[in-house]
Amino acid sequence: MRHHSTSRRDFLKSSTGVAAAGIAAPYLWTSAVFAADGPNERINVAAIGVGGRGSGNGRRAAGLGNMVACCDVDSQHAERFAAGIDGNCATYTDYRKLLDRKDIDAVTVGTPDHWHVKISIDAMRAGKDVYCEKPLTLTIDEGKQICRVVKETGKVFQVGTQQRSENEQRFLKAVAIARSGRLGDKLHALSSVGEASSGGPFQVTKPPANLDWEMWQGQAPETGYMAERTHHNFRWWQEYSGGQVTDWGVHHTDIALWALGLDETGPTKISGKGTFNKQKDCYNVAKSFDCLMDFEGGHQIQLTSGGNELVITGDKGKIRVNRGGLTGKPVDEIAASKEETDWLNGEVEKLYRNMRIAGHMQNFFDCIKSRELPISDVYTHHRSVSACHLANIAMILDRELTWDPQKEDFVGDAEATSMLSREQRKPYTIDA
Ligand SMILES: NC(=O)C1=CN([C@@H]2O[C@H](COP(=O)(O)OP(=O)(O)OC[C@H]3O[C@@H](n4cnc5c(N)ncnc54)[C@H](OP(=O)(O)O)[C@@H]3O)[C@@H](O)[C@H]2O)C=CC1
Ligand SMILES: O=C1CO[C@H](CO)[C@@H](O)[C@@H]1O
Repeated sequence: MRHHSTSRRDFLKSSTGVAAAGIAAPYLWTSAVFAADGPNERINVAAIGVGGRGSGNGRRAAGLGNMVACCDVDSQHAERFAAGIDGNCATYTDYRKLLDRKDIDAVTVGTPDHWHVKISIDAMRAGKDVYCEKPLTLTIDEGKQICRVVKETGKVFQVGTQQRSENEQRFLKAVAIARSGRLGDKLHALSSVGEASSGGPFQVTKPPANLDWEMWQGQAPETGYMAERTHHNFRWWQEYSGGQVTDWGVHHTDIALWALGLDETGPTKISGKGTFNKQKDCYNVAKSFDCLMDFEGGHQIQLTSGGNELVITGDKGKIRVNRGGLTGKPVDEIAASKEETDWLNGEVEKLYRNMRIAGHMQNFFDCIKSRELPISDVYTHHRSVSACHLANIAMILDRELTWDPQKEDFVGDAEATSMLSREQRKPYTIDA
């Protein structure tokens, strides 16, 4: 059952009707979006946060649209990205100035995690469709907020959980096999990812002249500059990230929830153990961890550090999947039969809702035109990243937690409930 997705698609269809009747539907699309793909009619896109992943996303988007602007709080990153783009790509260090431009139809967001939701909400409210990197949120409350704004604005929103589209459809095939019942009814998904880095204590130094450190920190608690907080390393600090539990964890947990048919709900019990360095000025996310989540219907998802794969086991079979392979007896049996192979390919097409499977960024651009829900939509991603946040909260509190997935709140645990949100530094608070 995909209640959110269906109602969202219906909403978009009815919005199309509104536009056809000539009634104003602010922010739904621009004229460029409906145009053919000729060089002068491609939509205008911009990239916000152009470090490692953000530059890759920006280059992919530049192959499908006109990359007219980029923004990074590190001016050298923005200049380096712009220099690699054919044509005029303006550079900004404050994303709000970029969003003021009316000629930009869509943006990619590749900043550290603590900036994802604020920039994405501001972008949608400025009329842009958004492709934002995973893990989409820093807290479960941020997830509720961004879901509201996607609904309110009708913007197309793709989350960068690209395992849903790429890696030769291995994850799609794994999901289709598990959802078919072939592995059994009560499934256990073991989601393994690497350990987090450890390090510190680090020294406070003067920020480099090319970096706007105040803006970099955004909603996070104000602190002196440490090089080890920036350039990829933000993911080892709880102030900016959930560590490996959300960084890599959300990729496999997203696939696990989809495979087990739980992508519109959440666990009911969560427990786990993690190792944390509590010394000041050190990387402080869980280094190693092992968490168990119980779901209605007897399904379980275990999120653990060590290795990198998703193993789905039921009483009738077991499969393993990661970016490099999909293995297991059920996979071999399907490969040995043309009929079964055709069946699986058909299931994959249905799972991808009969959209063309041609890359995750391509899916975003296709949905900008069709106004369909992209394959990694905000609603299912909110559930995936919430499961990872819940695992972190159970480990930090070091006790088993009971969760009501409908109300999206803990049962009888005010301390855990207080961790659904964080205090946000002004003026970077999120209002939605
Ligand atoms: N889907 C996937 O396969 C992958 C996804 N990711 C995701 O991409 C995101 C970025 O990760 P990664 O590329 O490794 O990180 P990087 O640190 O390499 O890149 C982030 C960039 O954003 C800049 N930045 C920080 N705050 C702002 C702001 N307010 N406005 C504009 N720019 C800002 C950073 O500056 P500075 O360099 O000074 O920190 C940096 O240039 C993360 O959310 C991560 O989870 C990452 C890798 C792969
Ligand atoms: O897929 C991924 C590859 O590794 C990165 C970390 O280095 C992750 O952030 C990312 O999501």
